Amino acid sequence: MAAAQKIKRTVYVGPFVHSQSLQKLDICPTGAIGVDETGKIAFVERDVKDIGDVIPVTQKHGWQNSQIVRTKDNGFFFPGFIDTHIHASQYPNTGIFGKSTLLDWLNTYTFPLESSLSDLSKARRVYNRVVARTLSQGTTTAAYYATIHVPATNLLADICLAKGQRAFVGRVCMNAMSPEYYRDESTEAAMRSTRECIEHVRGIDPGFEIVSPIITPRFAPSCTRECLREQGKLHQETGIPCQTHISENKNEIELVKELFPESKSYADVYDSAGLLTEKTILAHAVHLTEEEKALIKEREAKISHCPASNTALTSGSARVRQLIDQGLTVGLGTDVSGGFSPSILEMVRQAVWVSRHVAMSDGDQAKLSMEEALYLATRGGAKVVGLAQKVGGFDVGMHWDAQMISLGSVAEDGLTGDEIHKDPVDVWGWESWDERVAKWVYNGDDRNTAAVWVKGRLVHQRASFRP
Ligand SMILES: O=c1[nH]c(=O)c2nc[nH]c2[nH]1
Ligand SMILES: [Zn+2]
Repeated sequence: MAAAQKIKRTVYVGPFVHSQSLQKLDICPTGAIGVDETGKIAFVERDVKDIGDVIPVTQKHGWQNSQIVRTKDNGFFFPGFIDTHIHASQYPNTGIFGKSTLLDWLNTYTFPLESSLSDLSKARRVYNRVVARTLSQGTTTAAYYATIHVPATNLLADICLAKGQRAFVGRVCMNAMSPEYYRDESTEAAMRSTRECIEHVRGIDPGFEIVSPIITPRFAPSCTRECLREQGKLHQETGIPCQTHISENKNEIELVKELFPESKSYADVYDSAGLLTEKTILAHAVHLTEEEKALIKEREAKISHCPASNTALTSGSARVRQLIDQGLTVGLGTDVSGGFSPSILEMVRQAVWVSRHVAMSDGDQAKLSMEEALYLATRGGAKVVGLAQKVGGFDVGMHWDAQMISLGSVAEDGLTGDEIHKDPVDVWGWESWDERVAKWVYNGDDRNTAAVWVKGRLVHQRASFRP
């Protein structure tokens, strides 16, 4: 299990890039980051120009016997990505949505698949794959929805812990407006199952250090008032975080109005159930009213922006720049399988694209910059999942949740080492550091993710890479 693994004191030598603020990337071309046996960053040095500078750094910190890991191929260290909204159970449907929109998509594609994960051997195959795949894309933290099934949800938590991915694992609560074959029988049954999953995680990771439970009412239409209230009570009593969907699609919003006529708004449905707090992650938030935004801000609830999903299901274009400017806390979510990709790097691009489409109608102030989208993917996401003090950047005291990005890799070019060294600067290496990061953001994929660490533990490496 992850917690039992021994971590060697390590100095990560090479360029590093992380967000200093929403607008500003800190790019250090000559870095050395010391990570101690607990997986925490002990020091950050910024002037290690070549290998000869490493020994004085290790001596300065009394770290002579530490392991050294260096970047290659014009690469750099970057914080691990944080996926603030992903349905692990929907992974086999990634890319399948046709021309559907939310409510028919749920019935046509999603509920049948989720229901099939009552088969634990299928759940094992799916969950092993989704955790391995997201790690390979640099996702070090994920807020997962599983299904209504207790054994399969517990298995997802086990797999995250065994593979070392930081995760919030939610058993989906749904006792209304869902098919007979896939729903909780009653509020009591839903709460019992939710508690069982919480206790399971407490058993495998008592401090919720790597894996945490998360209370997961699917969305307002799939829960009765009573069920929402009971989950709100549990959320408030235990302090366990909560995740749900909000204001994704106009028909969904109309449905919420019909189902909860006494509520002032969609956000108010959650608020009056005690589900809108600083530990709540609200996915989508595409069509929020000004009143709802003010309420969410007042409650300090967080927003997961899911640009690929919102485009795929033609839900709408979230005004993400406006949400940020109005003081809301935003991270990025793949929302697999409404979203067609499990990659947060892809969501960085998609967030930028959606904001540019908004800008084409609303004006240039709607644009999100690449630097801002990278912030949402890391420090923003960390705030959304309540881990801003631990992950999302390379500050002393933070955990080493990181990825090594490798560019211009020989294997991927299909060239031999000799061939590439004859012409080493043709494609990579001539550009400024800002440009290099942009080339990665707009052209990169998992082939550039050479290695990934969570809390100092190596949790993924490309076959061709040995640290
Ligand atoms: O994008 C979404 N995916 C889902 O599975 C879901 N359920 C309710 N609302 C949802 N939205
Ligand atoms: Zn979702």
